[in-house]
Amino acid sequence: MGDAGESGRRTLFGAEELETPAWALGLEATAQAGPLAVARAVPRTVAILTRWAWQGSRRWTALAVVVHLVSGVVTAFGLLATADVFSRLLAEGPTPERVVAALPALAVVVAALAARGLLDAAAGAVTAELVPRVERRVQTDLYTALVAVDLVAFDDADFTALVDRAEHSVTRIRMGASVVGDLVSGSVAVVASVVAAGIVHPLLAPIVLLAGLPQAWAAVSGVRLMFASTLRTIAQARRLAVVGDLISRRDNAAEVRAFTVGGVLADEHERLATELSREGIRVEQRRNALVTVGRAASGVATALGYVAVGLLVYTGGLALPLAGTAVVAMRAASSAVQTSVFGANLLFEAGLFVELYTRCVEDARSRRRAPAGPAPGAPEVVELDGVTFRYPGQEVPALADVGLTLRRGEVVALVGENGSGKSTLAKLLVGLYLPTEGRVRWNGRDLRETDSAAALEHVALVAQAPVQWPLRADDNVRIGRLDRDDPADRAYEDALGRSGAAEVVDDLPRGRATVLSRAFQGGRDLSGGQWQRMAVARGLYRDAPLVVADEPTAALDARAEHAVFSSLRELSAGGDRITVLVTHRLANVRTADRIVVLEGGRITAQGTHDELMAAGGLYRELFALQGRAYAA
Ligand SMILES: Nc1ncnc2c1ncn2[C@@H]1O[C@H](COP(=O)(O)OP(=O)(O)OP(=O)(O)O)[C@@H](O)[C@H]1O
Repeated sequence: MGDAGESGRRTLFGAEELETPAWALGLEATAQAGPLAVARAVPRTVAILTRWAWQGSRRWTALAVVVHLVSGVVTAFGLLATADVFSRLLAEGPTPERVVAALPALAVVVAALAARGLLDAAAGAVTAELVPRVERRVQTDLYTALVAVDLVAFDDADFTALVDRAEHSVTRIRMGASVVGDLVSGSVAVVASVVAAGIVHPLLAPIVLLAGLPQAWAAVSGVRLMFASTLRTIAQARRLAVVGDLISRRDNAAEVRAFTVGGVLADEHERLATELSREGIRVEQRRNALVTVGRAASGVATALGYVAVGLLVYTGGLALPLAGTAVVAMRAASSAVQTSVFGANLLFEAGLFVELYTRCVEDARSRRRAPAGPAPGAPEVVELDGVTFRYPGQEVPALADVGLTLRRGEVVALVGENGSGKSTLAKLLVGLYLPTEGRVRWNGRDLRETDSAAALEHVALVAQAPVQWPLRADDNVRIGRLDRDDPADRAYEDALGRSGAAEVVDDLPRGRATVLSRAFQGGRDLSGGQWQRMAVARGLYRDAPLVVADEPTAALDARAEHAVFSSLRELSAGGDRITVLVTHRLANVRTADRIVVLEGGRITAQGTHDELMAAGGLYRELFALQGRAYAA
């Protein structure tokens, strides 16, 4: 909880929680790079976007390159022909002859205009085909990298913030991709008009080019300001989204009302939004001022260009007919420079988001489990040896120096008070987390050296907060093992029956075909306990040799709880599984083969119920407390 704000009002998030992630600081340096770096950045972005487009569709990319280059060349031709028309019209001699002499050039101008129109239409069509392909590729790469990321990365706030920003970058990248073509044809036109001006008089070429520079500088500086501000406000923007979610999401709606904190949240939203909009306004004003200065400077430079033309004519350095050509070239150059500056500006901006996105994809790829050795067999013996585990950025380990051996056929219960490390231990046993120190071995093989996805094929996990899959009811169960061969739905029905989910599905309006989500038309939500029954059914349907159930009955009524524990016991009775139960319902662990007691991340006792009761300690204390509560 934060502190009292300036107004004396309580704020939910304090400044100390608004740390900028380390990767954002690195990107800030890129955004502040000098003009040379900027000049390099735009072609690099063009190259990256073109590569992505090429990977998306070679045919359309090749077509886009051709259309835009031809468009640039046609513009250049049109420009040179216009200049020619002027030279001939303003040349010496009788007017009718001058007009006739100008006709061929005029025909080229008309043809160039017509061709430009057609090419613009073609460019629009090609861009419409290409840009969504680039976007699709960018999204696919991001999500392909993300699904392979090691679970522990999601406990690292730096990483999740980067992912959040990368998801937002996709739109900016799409915008960048849509102007690459315009920049290419604009650049060809700039070159053409500079060359045309240079042919008229060598002095005019640099003048034409220099006139565009202030605008380019202003545009780029504006983007820098904007990007630096985006990076600076990442933490605030995330807070704003979090508060927005608290207000708008259905899951939170009841509690927000019950605790009557709607007003506090709305105030907090306003406070954060005001801070952000203040920053936004400041940046936009500065950007606007820069653009105005840039435009004014470009205007002055253009005026100087006209003065130079006048002086050249006055001093006899330029023939009068050529002065007309010079003016045409300068006007064309100015419009081409403007188009190019606009494109380059968007691409410079897109380039920063490309960098952010690329960083995220690279980071995600580096957070994959290193490809390890071959797939492990079904676990017969699971051993933890000196296992210590620290969550990212945490000093105190969640588990410290844990040693434990589980054997096939055993039912082992993990018990302990809240935060003692049970769920963390459950995730380490199955290889979802790798220990910071020590080893987890299956059949003597270190999980660090095995293929983690292959290991998880042998695991059925009923998580503490299971996913409420927004799928049909039957798919909610079958997603436990989609490729399972299940003739006549026998395994499916069995899992439903054992978990108590059969009656849940039977009561649904469209039975097993009902979609379990309010987000879809005709969808239905379930109660907490009903969801939990579905989660247990999913775990049972997975039919794996290592079953880990983390509080599988916390939300269940007494009858359902009894049914679930009986099923789990029945399943392990065959002797070919290892079953690990995490639970606070100590009455249900009495029959476990072994009970492991965790305190503050360490195993402090283990044994059968009778052994632990005889030994005294935390287990007996907790058991007695629960017993008294039931007896009362
Ligand atoms: N993602 C995380 N990042 C940092 N610390 C965490 C994270 N998840 C858990 N912890 C901390 O690790 C410790 C062990 O947590 P764990 O969830 O394993 O406890 P538990 O015994 O399962 O608790 P409970 O009975 O409440 O479910 C706790 O101190 C907890 O605060």
